[in-house]
Amino acid sequence: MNEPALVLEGIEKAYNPGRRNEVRVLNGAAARIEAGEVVGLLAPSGAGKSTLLHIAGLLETADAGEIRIAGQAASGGGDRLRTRLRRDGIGFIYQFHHLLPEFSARENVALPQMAAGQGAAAARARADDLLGRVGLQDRLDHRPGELSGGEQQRVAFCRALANAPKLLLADEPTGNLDPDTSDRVFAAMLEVVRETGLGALIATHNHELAQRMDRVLRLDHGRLVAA
Ligand SMILES: Nc1ncnc2c1ncn2[C@@H]1O[C@H](COP(=O)(O)OP(=O)(O)OP(=O)(O)O)[C@@H](O)[C@H]1O
Repeated sequence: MNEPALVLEGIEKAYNPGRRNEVRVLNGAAARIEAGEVVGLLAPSGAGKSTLLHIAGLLETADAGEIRIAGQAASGGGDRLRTRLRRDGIGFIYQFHHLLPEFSARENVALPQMAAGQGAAAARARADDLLGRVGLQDRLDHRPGELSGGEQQRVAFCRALANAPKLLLADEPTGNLDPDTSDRVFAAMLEVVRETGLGALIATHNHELAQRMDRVLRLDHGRLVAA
C-alpha cells in the first residue's frame, strides 16, 4: 500500500516566542493526506495557512511536532535530509509563479529535473509531456513574459510536478487570476493531479474551488479541523 503523501502530528509554531509580540500560529495542527487525495485548506487571512504550508514543505521549521513526507520522517533530520525530501518528494506552487524570466516554458520545467540529476534530453521530453497535458504544447519556447497569467501558472504547475513529487503543496495557486481563468487553470491542474495520483494540499480563499476537492480542512485556533 502507498504511504500517505503527508502526515503532520502535533505541529506547534509561534513567532517571537516569549516576547510581548508573540504570535502563536499553530497549536497542535495534525493532518494526514493519502496518496491520490486532493485536500483543500480554507483559512481567513492571517490564520496561518502560509506558515503551515511552509512547515509541511520543509521550508520553515516547526517548534514541535512530526512531519512525514511519503513515509519518510523529516522532523529531526538535518538540512541535507530536508533538502533531499523537498527536492525529490515535494512540489510547490505559489500565488505568483516565480518562473525564471530568461528561460522558456520548457526550460523552466526541465531545469529542476536536471538539478536533480536527470539528463537534458529526458528532462525536456518530460517537460514537453507535462506542458502538453495542460494545453501548452504550442507555447514550449515562450518565455514567461510572452505568456498570459493563466499560462504562466500552468507552467509553474508543470514545474512543481517535474520531479514526480509525492506531495503537491499550493498556496492560492490561481489567486491572482480572473475568476474565469482561475476556474479553467484550476480544472486543468486538478485533472493532472488526479491522473498522477499524488497527494495535494491546496490553500484557497475560494469556496467554489474548495468544493471540487476531496475534502477541506480549515485552521481553527492553530489546529486543522474538517470544514
Ligand atoms: N516572520 C514572522 N514574524 C512574526 N510574525 C509572523 C511571521 N510570519 C507570519 N507571522 C504572523 O503569523 C500569522 C500567520 O501568518 P501566515 O502568513 O501563515 O498567514 P496566512 O493564513 O497565510 O495569511 P494570508 O492568507 O493573509 O497570506 C500572522 O498573524 C502573521 O502576522
